[in-house]
Amino acid sequence: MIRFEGVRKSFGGATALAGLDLVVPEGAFAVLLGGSGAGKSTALRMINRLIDPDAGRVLLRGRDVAAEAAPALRRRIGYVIQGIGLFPHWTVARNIGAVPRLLGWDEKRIAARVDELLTLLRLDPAAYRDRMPAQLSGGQAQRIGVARALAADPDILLMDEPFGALDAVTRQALQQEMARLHAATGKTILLVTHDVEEALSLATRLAVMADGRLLQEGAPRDLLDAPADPRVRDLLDGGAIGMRRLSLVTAASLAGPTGEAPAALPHIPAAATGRDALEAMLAARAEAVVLLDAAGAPAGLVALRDLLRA
Ligand SMILES: Nc1ncnc2c1ncn2[C@@H]1O[C@H](COP(=O)(O)OP(=O)(O)OP(=O)(O)O)[C@@H](O)[C@H]1O
Repeated sequence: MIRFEGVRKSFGGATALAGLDLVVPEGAFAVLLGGSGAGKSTALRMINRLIDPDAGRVLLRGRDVAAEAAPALRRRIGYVIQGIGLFPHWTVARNIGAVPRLLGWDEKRIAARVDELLTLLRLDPAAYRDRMPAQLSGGQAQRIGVARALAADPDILLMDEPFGALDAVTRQALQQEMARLHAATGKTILLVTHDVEEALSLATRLAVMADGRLLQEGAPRDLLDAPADPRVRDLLDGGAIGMRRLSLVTAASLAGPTGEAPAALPHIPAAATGRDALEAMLAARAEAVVLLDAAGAPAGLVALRDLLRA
């Protein structure tokens, strides 16, 4: 668990955090969302003591981070930033193994961990471990950044706009990868973004910030249904709230029985979202869509009116 208690920070005359109170539960994929200058990065960087508060405390698993020397603390905390900052003259393997080596792991254990992480990030170890960072695409470099952050099995993973520099397709692929990694590892992840779609697709807990304060925190669906502040509604984009709600539910959760569905209806996978169902209907000018299970068999039918239940 990460807890901010009355945290304040000013830079010169500018207030970055104006009394932040926030709790990130253990195992959450928490997303800090807010406009530019809201204080998100400042908050994140206090957890690994890249910035220290002027007042208030940051607790990690009940312990004030100020009580621990910053280098030791940082070895327990994975940190992923935009553009990642891999060491350019080190191979991928050496980059990933940096923290385990600092911790004194033996070379065999480090090599095994490097291969394990490359595999986890869906990169073939034989093809990638000896490459230099310049020989990687932006998306691959970002994956190596995530592998490096996870190398010493940290307690938590901090991610600051990690996918900001990537094209939309790579960005979406890495978002899916992170959701999978979170489910597989159960790690507490805190990610900073100003991208609402990214926040909603990843967050199990969503914290919206403005002017150095927390506006609202909760399950994404609760913020969409009951924004506590007009700024939360504006940020989540009032006009698109219905669409955003649709993208949070699976099409399967809205489906009724297939019945005698006309063969001409469009098909989508049952795991698709309600939003995918709507898009398929609009594209085909159809009033319903048939869901297919993993084996390709009809698994239900979603009609336009079913979308109103989302
Ligand atoms: N090192 C610094 N020196 C001076 N001012 C700073 C520093 N770091 C942050 N600030 C200021 O503190 C405020 C909050 O910045 P912060 O980077 O935390 O916001 P953010 O929500 O992460 O914004 P963005 O999405 O643009 O990165 C801003 O007004 C910023 O200019």
